[in-house]
Amino acid sequence: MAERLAGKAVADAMKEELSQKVAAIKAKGITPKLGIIRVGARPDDLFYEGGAKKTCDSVGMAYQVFEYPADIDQAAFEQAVTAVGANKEINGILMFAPLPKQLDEKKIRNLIPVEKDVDCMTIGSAAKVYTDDPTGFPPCTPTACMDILKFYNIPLKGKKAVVLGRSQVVGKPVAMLLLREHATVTICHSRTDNLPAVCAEADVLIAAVGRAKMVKANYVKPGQIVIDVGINEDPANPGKYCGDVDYAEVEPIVGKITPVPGGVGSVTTVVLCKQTIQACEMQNGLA
Ligand SMILES: Nc1nc(=O)c2c([nH]1)NC[C@@H]1CN(c3ccc(C(=O)N[C@@H](CCC(=O)O)C(=O)O)cc3)C=[N+]21
Repeated sequence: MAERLAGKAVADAMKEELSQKVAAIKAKGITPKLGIIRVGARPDDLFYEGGAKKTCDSVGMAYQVFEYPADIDQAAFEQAVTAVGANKEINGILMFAPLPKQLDEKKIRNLIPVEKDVDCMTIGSAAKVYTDDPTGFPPCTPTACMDILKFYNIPLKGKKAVVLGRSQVVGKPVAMLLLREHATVTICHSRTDNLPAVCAEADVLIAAVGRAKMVKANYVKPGQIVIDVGINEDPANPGKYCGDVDYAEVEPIVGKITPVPGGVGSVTTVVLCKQTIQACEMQNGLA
């Protein structure tokens, strides 16, 4: 039976630390503030927004939601994002993606000032992540994976880390963060030859393909650490969601595993706040 790497313990410890940090910043007359840009009202976005607001409240940060109609046009939305970016009170920006298809998302993403880009929406942030520049924020989910590994003292130096998935928002950036910690990193995906065998060689497996319960018993080995990034609708339980890992099949084999829900996803909003606080410190010459 595997050790369950619960996100809650990680989130609680981080929130404790962030609360103290926010109090110290407030003592200087500054309140860190997150700006949330939302177009329309997708359930996914609203769910994450609810979590982000709750986390902001619990660490004493401020937030403001900038909401726009689902049919907003390109010119109006460009103007809106530029204005939020220029707003001196806002230290970090979360813009929900994907944007509705009438909008040129690539262009709009890059209107967010890099120093406020706490979820790595811009090319500028990506460049910093890929060049190990610590002033660039990686997306919140890969950072959450790293924070979980760190909290549970899982060694990475010299270890074989396999990242299953190559997305811009998880697979690629988490590979860079694992490299920083001196892991030996393999990125694989749905078209990799002998995919289960490649995954089974990992000391640490990061499952980020976005396919419900794709990681089965033949993808893992005894003692392995499994970090499940997936948030998929559970085909077996309508209305519930599940990870990329078939937990029931994999958990009896591996050494340690994150659950879904209650794993990586439960740490992401805390990372969002952590990175906004860091942004606030940098913008005010406090870090
Ligand atoms: N730019 C951008 N960045 C995002 O990170 C982003 C986005 N746009 N658009 C919407 C999606 C949705 N999303 C979720 C994150 C966590 C859970 C989640 O379930 N978290 C907890 C549950 C938390 C709770 O129960 O309150 C868990 O997995 O245990 C769900 C959804 C991020 N998104």
